[in-house]
Amino acid sequence: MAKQQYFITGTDTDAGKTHVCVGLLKAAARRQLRSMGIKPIAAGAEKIDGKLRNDDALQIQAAGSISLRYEQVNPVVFEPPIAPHIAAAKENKIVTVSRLEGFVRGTLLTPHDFALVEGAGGWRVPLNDRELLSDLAKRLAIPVIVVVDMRLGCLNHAFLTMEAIRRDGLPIAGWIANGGQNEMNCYEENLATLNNMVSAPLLGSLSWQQDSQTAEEEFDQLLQNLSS
Ligand SMILES: Nc1ncnc2c1ncn2[C@@H]1O[C@H](COP(=O)(O)OP(=O)(O)OP(=O)(O)O)[C@@H](O)[C@H]1O
Ligand SMILES: C[C@H](N)[C@H](N)CCCCCC(=O)O
Ligand SMILES: [Mg+2]
Repeated sequence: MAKQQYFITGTDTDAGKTHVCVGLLKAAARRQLRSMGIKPIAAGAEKIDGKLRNDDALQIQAAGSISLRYEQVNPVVFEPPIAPHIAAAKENKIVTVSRLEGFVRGTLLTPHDFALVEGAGGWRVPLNDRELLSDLAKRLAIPVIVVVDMRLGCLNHAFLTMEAIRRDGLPIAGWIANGGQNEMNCYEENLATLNNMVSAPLLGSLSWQQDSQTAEEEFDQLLQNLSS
């Protein structure tokens, strides 16, 4: 199989990007693929042994089959769980796309078969006064996977997100319907609306709070759909 690299975005913060990254990295590892995840910038961290550690990054680091140092997975981390450019400004720091791109490309030099780069929040999250996280995805020029948090409001969020990705000139490898089956009114109708109106392929629907066996099966199928 050719090397696969994807940028994982979502309709909003908490859409399920990390959940998807972890599930797909583990599914890739079950297929004996060398898998790795990167969280270039994270806001929301606690000190472990005196060093700031973000939970998304720790989960992603543990899920990949390639052993990476924390700094290779998450080079830029801030303590408060707020918009990253605001967290940076509070420390009198400036994060730039060039710097993040350098870090990501450095980690991607590690030989691998399957790599995921998780964004932060949704597609248009600022990094500084002029640059956005979507600019990093543009520089990396890798296909994007959109995680749609299936709740009321997701239609608008999903359409706008995919329009913006297309306008940025990036291919959308597909989208994932995350959760919603049990608590969203008219879930099937909403799923069908997205499926009919979005040209990118639906890679799969993930149930909420699955047992680990179901989760493995769902992610194995998702990876299969992504590769076909
Ligand atoms: N399908 C699911 N089943 C069970 N729990 C889920 C599912 N999807 C997401 N979650 C949970 O919902 C919360 C938010 O998901 P997650 O952390 O993956 O969001 P995110 O898009 O990565 O957010 P951020 O912008 O902070 O990176 C987490 O506690 C996660 O475990
Ligand atoms: C703290 C949170 N979990 C994410 N790491 C950052 C979300 C940034 C969202 C910015 C915004 O769009 O308003
Ligand atoms: Mg996350």
